[in-house]
Amino acid sequence: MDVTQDMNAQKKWMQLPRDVVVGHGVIDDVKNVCADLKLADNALIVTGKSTRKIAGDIVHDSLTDSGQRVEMIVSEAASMKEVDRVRKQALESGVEYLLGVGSGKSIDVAKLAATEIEVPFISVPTAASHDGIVSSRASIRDGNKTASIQANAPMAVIADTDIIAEAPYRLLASGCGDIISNCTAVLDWQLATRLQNVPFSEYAAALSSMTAQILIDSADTIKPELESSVRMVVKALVSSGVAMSIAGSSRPASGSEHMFSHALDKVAPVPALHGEQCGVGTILMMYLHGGDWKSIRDALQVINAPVSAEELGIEDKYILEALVLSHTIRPERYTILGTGLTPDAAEIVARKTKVIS
Ligand SMILES: NC(=O)C1=CN([C@@H]2O[C@H](COP(=O)(O)OP(=O)(O)OC[C@H]3O[C@@H](n4cnc5c(N)ncnc54)[C@H](OP(=O)(O)O)[C@@H]3O)[C@@H](O)[C@H]2O)C=CC1
Ligand SMILES: O=C(CO)COP(=O)(O)O
Ligand SMILES: [Zn+2]
Repeated sequence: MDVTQDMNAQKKWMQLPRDVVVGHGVIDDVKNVCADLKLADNALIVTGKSTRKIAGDIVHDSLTDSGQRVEMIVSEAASMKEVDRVRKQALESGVEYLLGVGSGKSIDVAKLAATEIEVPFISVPTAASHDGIVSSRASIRDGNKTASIQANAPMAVIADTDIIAEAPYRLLASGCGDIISNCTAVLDWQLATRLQNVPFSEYAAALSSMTAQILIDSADTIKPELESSVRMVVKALVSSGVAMSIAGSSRPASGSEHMFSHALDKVAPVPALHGEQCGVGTILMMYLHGGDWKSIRDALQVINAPVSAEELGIEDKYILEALVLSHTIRPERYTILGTGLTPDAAEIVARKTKVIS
């Protein structure tokens, strides 16, 4: 390897949000963040059916009052069709930037559309349900497959703790499950590095594990309708997102437990929330790693997040089907699942961890 090749091999490009604004009433700061980022006119807001009334209209009116031209699109699904619809409207209107105002679906649609037309994107979550609110990935359904697609990270994240505290508590508990899942994601990453020499970042892994541990240690402070709980979860989601940006992949926050959740999305007639499934997946995968799965279960229980099939609202047979399918979800990502669980092994894991009874 010559010197130029060596320097290129070492090149690293991390994309992080420039402004992260978290606190009570910060939705009123959207216009100030736009001013800071020199985004002066012509915005397109992507929002959801319920979240439009909760935050979409507020952002629309605030930007309009500050003299901007603003359009709004209500999107009901995180699908390629919706991304195309948003992209088309954005191009026709010549928008300067996009905002995703709402839950994971609206944020992902706006994030990918903005990436495709190369305009800035601002994330305004109304719930702290997973780390997609800050990450450079978008989960988008195309036909009957959902792909996790690399996208540009948001230029800014504006998380109003007042609005998020009013969201159904289930969404916040789901965000906690997504953070706690970093525990097994990092173990899987370390394993893959030992067995397959995959690129590993000590900094990303340390940040990701530490974030999960802080949340586990503070599980008893996570309560409904408390802005202090929301602040803690949002900060942890931001840290997880930053860990993924440092790694340049979702490895620090997505391992075998996420593969289990993605498998459940495929097989369960009515899947639970992403973070809820990842939390239960973390119990199962920590058992497979030979780690302290009981403390993961305890923390989730204290938070009031689901720890069993019954609490997920998913029949036992789909849990077992998903467990057997999990290793096929992302074959290039080596995890503790290796070449997969046999049906009888899956049943033993699920019973021993009390995920099924
Ligand atoms: N990009 C990434 O890295 C990641 C992306 N994802 C993706 O994100 C999506 C899941 O996101 P998630 O947020 O869990 O769930 P959803 O996007 O499905 O939202 C759940 C529901 O909560 C509603 N809601 C949100 N905020 C509030 C509020 N403040 N008050 C009342 N209702 C509210 C939403 O309303 P409304 O109908 O208005 O939206 C929606 O009906 C999936 O598509 C998943 O694949 C998951 C993990 C990571
Ligand atoms: O959900 C994520 C991290 O929490 C993103 O991971 P995926 O790459 O599995 O979509
Ligand atoms: Zn996740």
